[in-house]
Amino acid sequence: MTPASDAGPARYPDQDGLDVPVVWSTPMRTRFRGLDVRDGLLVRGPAGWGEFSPFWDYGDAESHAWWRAAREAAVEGWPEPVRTSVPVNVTVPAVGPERAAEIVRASGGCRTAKVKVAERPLRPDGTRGDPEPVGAEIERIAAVADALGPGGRVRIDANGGWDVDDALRRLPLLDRAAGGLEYVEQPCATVDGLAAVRRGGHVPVAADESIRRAEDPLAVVRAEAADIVVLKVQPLGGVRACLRLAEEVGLPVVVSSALESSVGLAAGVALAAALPDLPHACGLATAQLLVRDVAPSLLPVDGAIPVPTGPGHHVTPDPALLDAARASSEVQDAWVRRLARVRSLA
Ligand SMILES: O=C(O)CCC(=O)c1ccccc1C(=O)O
Ligand SMILES: [Mg+2]
Repeated sequence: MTPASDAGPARYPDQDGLDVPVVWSTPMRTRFRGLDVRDGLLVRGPAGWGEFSPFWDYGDAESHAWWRAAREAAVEGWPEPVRTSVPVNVTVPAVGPERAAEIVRASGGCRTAKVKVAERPLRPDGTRGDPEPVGAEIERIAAVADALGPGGRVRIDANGGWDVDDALRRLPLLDRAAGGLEYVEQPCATVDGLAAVRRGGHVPVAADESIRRAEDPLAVVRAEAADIVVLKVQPLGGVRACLRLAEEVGLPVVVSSALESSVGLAAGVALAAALPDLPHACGLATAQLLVRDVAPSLLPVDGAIPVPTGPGHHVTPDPALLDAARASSEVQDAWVRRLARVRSLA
């Protein structure tokens, strides 16, 4: 397959006006969401570069929204930003306290940290181990709060890993360790669980999976189950789809990444930059979790990611970096086949 970066005269030859795709792959600096490697596919169109990178545990039907986001980026482009930078949180995986503090200190000045909790280690046989003891979570959160210093904000993300009783038992302890939590993201898996934690937990609740993996994202609103919604551009089908959803939901929005390369992160930055109100830091500082990137990484400066100033506010791959991050031919083929399957869905 000819990579788009040296494709020569054959520009945008396919049915959507897109160039041949390029596939990237990189090790993760720290294991995250059970992942040691992250990979994805980039396409170039008349509006710029777009990214298609659904996690491998997403089926073809669920991945179609991710494709719509890539096509929007490459073919239509994004709405004009209303701000020039986006405040972001540093993302702290389920690591020990010393490593957690190090990650905060190396964050590029972030004043907000998001700490992963309720992590169940993935066993070699694919099953999940027991959740981390609360003591380990307290130590990690306290180390993060200490590294941020006065005025820092700490939020936590349980990825639906607790039941309501776990959440109500652990939250007061974690709230105290943080010196006051900004919010807890997806404490339980279900909308009813979120609503119960919101009523009983004394900590604001943010909905993530209950929005991006739900048949009906507005169920959270009807159940008064969240104070904040987390929106991710790829799983929700693009920047415009997210802007419409934000309007319907009517709650404060936190834009967060799906661990994209900086080409994909630019779509999240475009959404965060176009939202009329942005009262909380966004979860877009995840380029620092990747060993390699396809362009100079979109990283925070003084705690905020500057909106890219190039054409369409896109990030364009750097040929040398792209070359160093290029996936093996097996992985390239797997992505090209996957994209063909997903595009064939209505
Ligand atoms: O929000 C952040 O700080 C980073 C992004 C993040 O946590 C994430 C990244 C990939 C998949 C799921 C999640 C999540 O929010 O649960
Ligand atoms: Mg989350």
